[in-house]
Amino acid sequence: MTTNGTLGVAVIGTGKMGADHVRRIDAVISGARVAAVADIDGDRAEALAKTVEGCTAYTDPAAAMASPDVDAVLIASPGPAHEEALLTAFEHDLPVLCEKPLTPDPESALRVLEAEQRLGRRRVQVGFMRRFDSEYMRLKRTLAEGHLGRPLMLHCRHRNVSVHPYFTAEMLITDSVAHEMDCTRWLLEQEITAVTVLRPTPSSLSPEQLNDPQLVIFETDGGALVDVEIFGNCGFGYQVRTEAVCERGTARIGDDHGMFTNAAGRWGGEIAQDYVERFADAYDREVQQWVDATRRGEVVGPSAWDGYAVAAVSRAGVTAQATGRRTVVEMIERPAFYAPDRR
Ligand SMILES: NC(=O)C1=CN([C@@H]2O[C@H](COP(=O)(O)OP(=O)(O)OC[C@H]3O[C@@H](n4cnc5c(N)ncnc54)[C@H](O)[C@@H]3O)[C@@H](O)[C@H]2O)C=CC1
Ligand SMILES: O=C1[C@@H](O)[C@H](O)[C@@H](O)[C@H](O)[C@H]1O
Repeated sequence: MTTNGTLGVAVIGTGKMGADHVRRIDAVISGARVAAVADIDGDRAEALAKTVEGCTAYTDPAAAMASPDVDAVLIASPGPAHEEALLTAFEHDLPVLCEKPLTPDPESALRVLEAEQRLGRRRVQVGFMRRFDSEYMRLKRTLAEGHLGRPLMLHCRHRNVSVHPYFTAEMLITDSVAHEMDCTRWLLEQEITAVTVLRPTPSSLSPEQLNDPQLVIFETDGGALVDVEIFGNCGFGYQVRTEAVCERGTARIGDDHGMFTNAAGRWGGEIAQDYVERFADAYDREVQQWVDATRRGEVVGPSAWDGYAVAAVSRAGVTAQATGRRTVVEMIERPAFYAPDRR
């Protein structure tokens, strides 16, 4: 860290999320600076580094992490690249904010858990940013207060205008529904035990490999049911909504809430077009809290265990999607190292 305690961050992956996090660290939050960026696409890394004073571009993430200017790492490369980046960060004993998914499959997630436990202290926060969204935080508080009674069901809707062209049907589960997996565990404080995936005849506008949209159903160990409409390419807006149906009432967040107009005999509003817009505040809060905690020498937020749990549920989801059958989630016991009250 510099003498004034500013955290030097290396951002790995300079695509859509990496670039947005670089802008955030550089211009929105306090206590950190982007010391390095790395991307296998050197031109992209160079172009982004030029927007930040004192930032060096690398094509090799390991070289960026070895820089003496780097105190912490933000991983924003695609999920399959996360394991290698995390293990490299551990070699340098660097704290990490790793975009979701921790890794796309439970085997690699387990290797990350084992490596972190060998370090003897937690280093990883996973980028499940909905936990930092004001609407989701309010829903969490409402459920915890208990006046609605026990949550019986969650109805979730997760629509994207479009997803990256490289997206596959599996990624609808491992990259998109991963958020509902984390929200279910966090909001209900229950584990997901089984997954079923149902598919209507795909939209004629769906890219062939996507089979879009799909309906994903979770069962939990507390007896709750969760349904998730995942629509990767709905074309008209980014909509993320969760409604909790409880014994004595319901609570819903994520109704589109931009400006509402009345004019010329019509009423209307606005729909966010992507997550960068819809969850801007959540990302700002997430990264600020990560920086603040890191500067205090602490790790807060969703842990590598939460990332592993989502990878385990994702495996069941991908199997359920491929077979059309209800699939039971297989998970290891939670190690004491990841006990909720231990940081
Ligand atoms: N929390 C959230 O709401 C969101 C999280 N994400 C997550 O952020 C990550 C990145 O997603 P996007 O920015 O949308 O992807 P993207 O495809 O726009 O960018 C990925 C970048 O990583 C680079 N890259 C690929 N392999 C690499 C490697 N081994 N080392 C370094 N760089 C590498 C690519 O060249 C590209 O520039 C993913 O894990 C994704 O799931 C993405 C969107 C929203
Ligand atoms: O994490 C995200 C993307 O990777 C994913 O592709 C989207 O479906 C999600 O809405 C977004 O939050």
